Amino acid sequence: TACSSKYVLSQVHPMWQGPLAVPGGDRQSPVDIVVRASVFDSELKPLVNNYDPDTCQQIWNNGYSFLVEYDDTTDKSTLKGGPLQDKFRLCQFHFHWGESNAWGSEHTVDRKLFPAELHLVHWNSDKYSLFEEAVMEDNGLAVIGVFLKVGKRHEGLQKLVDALPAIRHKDSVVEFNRFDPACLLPSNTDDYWTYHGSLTTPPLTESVTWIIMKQHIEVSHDQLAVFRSLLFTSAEEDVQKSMVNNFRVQQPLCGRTVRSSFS
Ligand SMILES: CCCSc1c(F)c(F)c(S(=O)(=O)NC)c(F)c1F
Ligand SMILES: [Zn+2]
Repeated sequence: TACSSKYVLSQVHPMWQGPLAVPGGDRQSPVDIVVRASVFDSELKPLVNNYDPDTCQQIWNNGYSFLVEYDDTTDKSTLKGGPLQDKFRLCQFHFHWGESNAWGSEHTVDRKLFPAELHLVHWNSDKYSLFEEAVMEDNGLAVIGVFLKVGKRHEGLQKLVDALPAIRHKDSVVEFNRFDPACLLPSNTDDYWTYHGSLTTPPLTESVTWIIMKQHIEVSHDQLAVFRSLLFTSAEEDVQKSMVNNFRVQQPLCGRTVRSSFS
């Protein structure tokens, strides 16, 4: 099976074709969260996030998603608690979404697809001194996943949506300040699933403690439509491709247990 092979399934995506050799390959992400198979762990604590909006620096189109990047040279925007033993620094957040509202998330819950998924990426600043170091280590990263549903307009997201036309093309970047990523978290962050997995984009390293929120957030149809107005391609390319379906195919659980912080 895909669990034992040294290759992982890669979706047929402009970004990369064919199997990618990944060490081990039995801790890959994303996965389907089978609620009835998840194990309640009473040791799991509430998440403690402490984000400083002043550490927000820029927003850029990396040709796969758009990233809102934070100054992670100090412990000003941090995450601890939950399943984590150490303190983690926020380095960026980004999203994955579909060409329609019918799909777009990377993780699923009992096979339920959401139109988009937010990832807040943090690295272990107790153990490592740089993201680039942490991304190669078992306990190097912690990513909070939040599902998006289409409904009422998300007021906090609008400032971000208004900046997107300026970064339509791959490799475009604009300054972006004073954005508090906590406004994108659901009201209840005590209920989550957690499991050990990987990045869902190259280098696909198996360094991620995933923390997937049970409660989703709502954004409007129009706000999501602006995500889809972004392009995978740079301004120089003669064929422009809409940035949609930037999610990875699901990977086998390979015997891993998904724990829940709620019963
Ligand atoms: C070398 C990575 C640059 S930062 C980054 C990213 F851009 C990204 F898209 C994902 S993801 O795998 O897609 N989502 C968790 C990450 F984990 C990241 F850390
Ligand atoms: Zn992601």
